[in-house]
Amino acid sequence: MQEIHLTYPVKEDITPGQVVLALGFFDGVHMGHQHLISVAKQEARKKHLPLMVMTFDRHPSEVYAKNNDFIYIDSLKEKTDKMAKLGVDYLIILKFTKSFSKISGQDFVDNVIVKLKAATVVAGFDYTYGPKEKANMKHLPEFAKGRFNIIKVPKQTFEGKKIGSTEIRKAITNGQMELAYDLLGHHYVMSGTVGHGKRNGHKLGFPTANLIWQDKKAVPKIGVYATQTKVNGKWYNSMTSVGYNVTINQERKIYIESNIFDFNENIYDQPIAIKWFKYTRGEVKFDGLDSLKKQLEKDQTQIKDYFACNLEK
Ligand SMILES: Cc1cc2nc3c(=O)[nH]c(=O)nc-3n(C[C@H](O)[C@H](O)[C@H](O)COP(=O)(O)O)c2cc1C
Ligand SMILES: Nc1ncnc2c1ncn2[C@@H]1O[C@H](COP(=O)(O)OP(=O)(O)O)[C@@H](O)[C@H]1O
Repeated sequence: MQEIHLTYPVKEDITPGQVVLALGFFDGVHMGHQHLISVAKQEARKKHLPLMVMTFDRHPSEVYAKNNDFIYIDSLKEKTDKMAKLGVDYLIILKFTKSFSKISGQDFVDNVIVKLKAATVVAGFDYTYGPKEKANMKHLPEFAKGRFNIIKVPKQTFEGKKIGSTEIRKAITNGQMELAYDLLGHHYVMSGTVGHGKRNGHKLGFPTANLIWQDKKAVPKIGVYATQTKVNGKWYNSMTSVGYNVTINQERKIYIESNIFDFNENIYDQPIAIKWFKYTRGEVKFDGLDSLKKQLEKDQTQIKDYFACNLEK
């Protein structure tokens, strides 16, 4: 897959010939996105054309709503990796600037879609490309003026509800990791490196790898989780706490830390990834380290049992 960063207006000749173009922001590359991309892939095969996906370098609401605290399911790197796995040939990452945010629907069609040489555009039923009253899927044929075909992908649902990035962000921040899994079609993952803590973990007999994560990623709600942690390319079962470490700490800072089962290595500053399976309990302020340690022993038994019974999910 070729990853191409562009700014508006798009220059011609990005690709040698025509493409099938899938449009969306695709945060999470969830089940709905995967379906849309498979529809686009089929069309590309049928037409013997490459499959191009276009997304933006940041979520439009960061610019429209001046929302600098926008929370993402995926970093750009995670999205790119998922797109490559889905068999996308070209991933266009268009810079979403203030001036770009003001263009009309017709400009978007003439100076983005047509310049990218789309033979067919594939987008979801609710895709917008400017002011939503006009720049929507209903009006796309008027702007297209017959220059490309349009495939509108209907709403995808799970148990009667829309599969959407907003719903998935909510599931993650509510600790509903199994729902997030059902909507994403894969487990939620957070990556980063291992930072230093206060060395209390070793004192407790439960050393924890403290995750330094990308601050724009969705953080599961405070509590304890059955997780898997990837170290040196290998996934280990683990238990992870998202919390303020209230028994030990005074500060109001969230820590994400994993005690990795059957593992004993120094991994400070190394990359790790955490795959989130299930919320098991909330954070408790214990009266001392002994009570915390007893609870950690119970957590370990409970979470080991969980993995023994749920090998794949
Ligand atoms: C599975 C798990 C559950 C935890 N639960 C709690 C808790 O309920 N209350 C709490 O104050 N700290 C909890 N902790 C955090 C510990 O306080 C923390 O791991 C310990 O202080 C080590 O910190 P350090 O990394 O700074 O050495 C938990 C940690 C883990 C790994
Ligand atoms: N089973 C394990 N799970 C997590 N970290 C481990 C494990 N075994 C050894 N370690 C190492 O120990 C460190 C954590 O020890 P801990 O006493 O909790 O220190 P800190 O307070 O610096 O996090 C980890 O960063 C890692 O390098």
